[in-house]
Amino acid sequence: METMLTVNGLEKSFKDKKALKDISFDVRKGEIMAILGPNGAGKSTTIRNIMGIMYPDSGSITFHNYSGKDIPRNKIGYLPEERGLYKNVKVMDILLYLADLKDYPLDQAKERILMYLKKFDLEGKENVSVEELSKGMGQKVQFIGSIIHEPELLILDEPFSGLDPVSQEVFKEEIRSLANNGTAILLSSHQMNLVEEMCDRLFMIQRGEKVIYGTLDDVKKQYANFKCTIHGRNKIGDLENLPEVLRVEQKDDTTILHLDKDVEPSIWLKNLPDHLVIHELKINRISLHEIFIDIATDKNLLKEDGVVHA
Ligand SMILES: Nc1ncnc2c1ncn2[C@@H]1O[C@H](COP(=O)(O)OP(=O)(O)OP(=O)(O)O)[C@@H](O)[C@H]1O
Repeated sequence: METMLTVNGLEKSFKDKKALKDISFDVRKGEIMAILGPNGAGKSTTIRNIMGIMYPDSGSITFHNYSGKDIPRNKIGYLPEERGLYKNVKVMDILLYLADLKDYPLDQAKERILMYLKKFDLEGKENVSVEELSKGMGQKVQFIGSIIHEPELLILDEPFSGLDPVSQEVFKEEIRSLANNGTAILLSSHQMNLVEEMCDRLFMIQRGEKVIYGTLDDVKKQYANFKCTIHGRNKIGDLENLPEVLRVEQKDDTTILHLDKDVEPSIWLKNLPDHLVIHELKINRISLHEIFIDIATDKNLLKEDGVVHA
């Protein structure tokens, strides 16, 4: 896959606080790449550097063959974390203004605006002023503004926050369809279930440093793969000593067994002792949500050295 954006060795400090330390990753044509991390990790600072809202102390950002101030930002779409559009302007006018800022032909923009308003259940709202829109409607309009000029790279900072489940689905479908049509997408989100559903690769930062970089499958393979949840009253000692069990958590009648990453679930299940009390049993992969919490809380229980390498 063609690389569209390369971030290499980014460093950024605010006074004596180092916000980014040697941040490097790329985003490829047609992929959805997630940038993740706890609050204050450095995601928005990374994005602001890519967008030229601020410049790094060292390191480089390359888009196709352009770097730094030469990057043609009209080929990039950006939905910032801070929401807000001019209030007393009509929806159509603000969207045409945003298209014009990106040098996009206005007649084409107008057609696309009407198409997108319909798609996002805002048909007929083109002459409504922005201040009359609900928060979610405003967010849809701002999202349309970030894609109206058919960007090659789309950067979305928390696009799902504040959206109801139906609107989330509409956003998800649109983001996926943009990627299928070749747009490179860099997505920052705290909703791990959505990231898990949508993203091809992910980059996770903690305290300004890389902790994970790779495909979702790679990330999962490098952590303990499966966990087994048993409902039924059992002695913890009987379960702790089972083969390929790394760690056991027990609360009331529920026990969660974290299994070794090389375990074959079908074989492992056959070796469970007959005397176990099992009212219900579930075996599933550890979710990205659990991996995130493990790293963000510095528990590092899932993997021996706590770091997933690219
Ligand atoms: N303009 C600024 N001046 C000083 N410090 C800043 C500035 N912008 C960010 N920081 C600091 O840099 C660090 C990274 O912040 P950043 O906003 O990039 O985090 P984030 O990962 O986007 O967090 P969140 O999930 O809360 O949005 C934080 O410690 C923050 O306080």
